[in-house]
Amino acid sequence: MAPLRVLELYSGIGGMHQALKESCASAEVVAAVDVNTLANEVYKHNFPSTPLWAKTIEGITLKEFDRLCFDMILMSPPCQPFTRIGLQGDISDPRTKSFLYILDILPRLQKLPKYILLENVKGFESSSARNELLRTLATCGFTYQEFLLSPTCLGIPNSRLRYFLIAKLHQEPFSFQAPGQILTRFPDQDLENLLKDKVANKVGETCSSLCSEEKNPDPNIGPDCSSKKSLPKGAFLFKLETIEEMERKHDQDNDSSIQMLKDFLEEENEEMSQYFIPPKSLLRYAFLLDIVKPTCRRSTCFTKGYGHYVEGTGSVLQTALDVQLESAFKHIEELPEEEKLMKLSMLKLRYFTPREIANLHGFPSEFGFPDKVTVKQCYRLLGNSLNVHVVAKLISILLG
Ligand SMILES: C[S@@+](CC[C@H](N)C(=O)[O-])C[C@H]1O[C@@H](n2cnc3c(N)ncnc32)[C@H](O)[C@@H]1O
Repeated sequence: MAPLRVLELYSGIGGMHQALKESCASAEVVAAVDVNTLANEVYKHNFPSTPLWAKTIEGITLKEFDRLCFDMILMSPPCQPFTRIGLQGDISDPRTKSFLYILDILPRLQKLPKYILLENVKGFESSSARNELLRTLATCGFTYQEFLLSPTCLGIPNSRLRYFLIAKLHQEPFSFQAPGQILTRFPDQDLENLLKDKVANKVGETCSSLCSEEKNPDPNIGPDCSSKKSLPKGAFLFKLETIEEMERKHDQDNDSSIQMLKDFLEEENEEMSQYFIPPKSLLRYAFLLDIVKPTCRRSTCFTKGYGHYVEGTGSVLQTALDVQLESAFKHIEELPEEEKLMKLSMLKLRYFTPREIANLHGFPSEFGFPDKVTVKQCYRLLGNSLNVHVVAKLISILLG
């Protein structure tokens, strides 16, 4: 059989392409489309033989789409219009225009694609854009299933809860299909849990134990006075951390179904010094940092602001393993700045390197960035990208 012809929209650095490769599907990307020059450079660096269209999606005509004669669309539309932290402009946000254009084009194509996979942020599931998408899919005769999944579902110690939709044309429903429901695990993950999810899982209020780390998008923010629970004996609470949060972290670190972070880390060497958190940021934001050790089995979602903004953009790594977090933080507020800094510096806190984030996102070691791309730009591009393993598995399910 001829390889599937795949159209990759909003291709960025090529997370979807990488996932397609990992899925071992017999497929070729016939066009990747993105407007971001830098992302396109990284894409070309890694997928040099793929036709890359450096233009806006809404600038592509119906004729041009028809000529591509694609069987599958992989797409990650911009997520800012749907993020919980943003203004949630939804379909009135200009950044949704290209997506609405795709929905307008789809029913008018000479030949409909057989398969569609879409990725977006949590929040998309309750948007008007999603309603438009479902309406269009129904009109065209697609069967679909929606998911909210985090890499933790695959034993990866990184939270990145994302909305996914897979759709296939004029075919039998998926064997696991749960109409009107959003699944929070992969269909092959233990049936009992899946059923539990289905009961708990009305559209818009999805929460499973595996994805519970995502209930509070920024785990370090929230007044602990709201909690009625008392602190377990000997436990240490950060200033801006709730007791529930602390317990959740403890549970995650003891969940042996999740790998330890150390499996994803680079070897410490002199070059790592560039990743150490500068003293000014340490003094200013120490209480807002999500600090993890190599033996931890969790990290928060790495966003595009990582390495630039400190708060809520991703975990930082404690590399001094013999220092207790408690000893660095206890009574720290009472200390003069100099001593405060001395105590915090003992922890040797550093940012995760772009390679380490790429590892957590499932990019293979041969995936790289051109030399001219700066560390901050790498963070930005990776923060916009996706977890390759999660998408690869969804592609396998879709084509399965
Ligand atoms: C969420 S990111 C997708 C990232 C991608 N999946 C990856 O692995 O890197 C959205 C991408 O859409 C691109 N984009 C946004 N609006 C666009 C438009 N109207 N036409 C083409 N590309 C667009 C952005 O440049 C960005 O790279």
